[in-house]
Amino acid sequence: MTTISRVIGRQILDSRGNPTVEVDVVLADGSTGRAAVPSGASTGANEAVEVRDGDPTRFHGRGVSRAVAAVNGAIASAVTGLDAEDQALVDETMIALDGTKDKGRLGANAILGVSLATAKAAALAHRQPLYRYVGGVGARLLPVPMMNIVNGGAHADNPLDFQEFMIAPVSASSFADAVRMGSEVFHTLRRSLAKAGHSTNVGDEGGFAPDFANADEALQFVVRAIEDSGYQPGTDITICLDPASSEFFRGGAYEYAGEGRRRTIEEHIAYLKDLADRYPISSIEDPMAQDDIAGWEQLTAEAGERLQLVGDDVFCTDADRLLDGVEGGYANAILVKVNQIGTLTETLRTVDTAYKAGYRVVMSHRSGETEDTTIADLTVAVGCGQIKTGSLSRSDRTAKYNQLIRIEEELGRQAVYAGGR
Ligand SMILES: O=C(O)[C@@H](CO)OP(=O)(O)O
Ligand SMILES: [Mg+2]
Repeated sequence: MTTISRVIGRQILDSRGNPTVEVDVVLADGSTGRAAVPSGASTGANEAVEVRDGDPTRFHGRGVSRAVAAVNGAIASAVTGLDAEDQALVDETMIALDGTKDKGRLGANAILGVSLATAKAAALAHRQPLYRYVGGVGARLLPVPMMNIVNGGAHADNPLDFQEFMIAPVSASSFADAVRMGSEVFHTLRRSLAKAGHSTNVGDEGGFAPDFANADEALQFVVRAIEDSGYQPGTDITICLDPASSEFFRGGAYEYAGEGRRRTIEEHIAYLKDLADRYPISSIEDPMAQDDIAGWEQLTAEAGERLQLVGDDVFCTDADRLLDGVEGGYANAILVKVNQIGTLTETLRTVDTAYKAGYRVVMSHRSGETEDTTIADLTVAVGCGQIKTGSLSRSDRTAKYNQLIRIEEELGRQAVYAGGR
């Protein structure tokens, strides 16, 4: 009854107004799984490749009709008749059909859509929520959300060199409570920005995008918003950063264009450590660029004991790249983005590899998202305890928070909130 009988791909829009792939996988019993594919702006150099149509400056050029055609053609022919329960077989069939290392022939966007829709259809056929189908009865850990409240870098048109400033409500009593705390801080920040004459417009991930001159100014506003909301920075709510450093690493140094200055690798490391000394920062993602492995090693040696150092661009959700990090002793956590690697099976392998190496895992959205909430379920399925999925103000982001609220309610007394661990 869980045999795949139809696969339907279509082009829809993502949160930036760009075309993206959506897939329906229909099983013999009629169960239909639907998944929409996200898309990044600050992409890692070694990510699986999304296939787009020709000219990138035109809407039709940014289109995904070729990827959709791959779903409806070659992929549909190859996976129809397979059992949706055989997730690894479905995924491996698509990987073999594509035949490239980066999924660039059929497109990681085509393959991921089918992969996730297959899992969702199988879950439905078993009358199970996705988090339980993938994670089993042990799946009951609700993540601490890293909520993005200030955007910069590639996600906003302001001078801020760092891409993301996030808050993590670690002292919340539940996930729903964490959302309430985050929302309070978000609105408090809005008021204080307006009062200071700053713009309250938001960036791609829904965080505010005022013309802050540097990270210090952003951090001061964030700390004050936490305090003014009645919380203790560092105890109730910690701060997480994603400078997305690969975006401004040029010629062997860090080019802070917004600040109008250049920092050597040494100076960049010293600056990050100084920020972590002066503000209640618990986690920094991509503190160093994907090509600056020596910098990664140095920072991990100097600050890895006290800070979570999350590898995004440097690992690209790839288990083998992660193993390079484990061997080289850099980073102590990995950001997991399903579209960086392109199938559910490979995503689960990466998570497993991280756990075995003692690396923490943060499940993550992309800056281009849709209303799809698959990553909310996957976060609970793998029990990684942390999710990064944007601000509290855009429905492409709140969709994930809202799904986690529903999962927590459904789990009832079994639910465990990961804060304070
Ligand atoms: O750098 C990141 O971590 C992501 C998500 O926040 O951004 P993008 O999807 O643009 O790569
Ligand atoms: Mg990142």
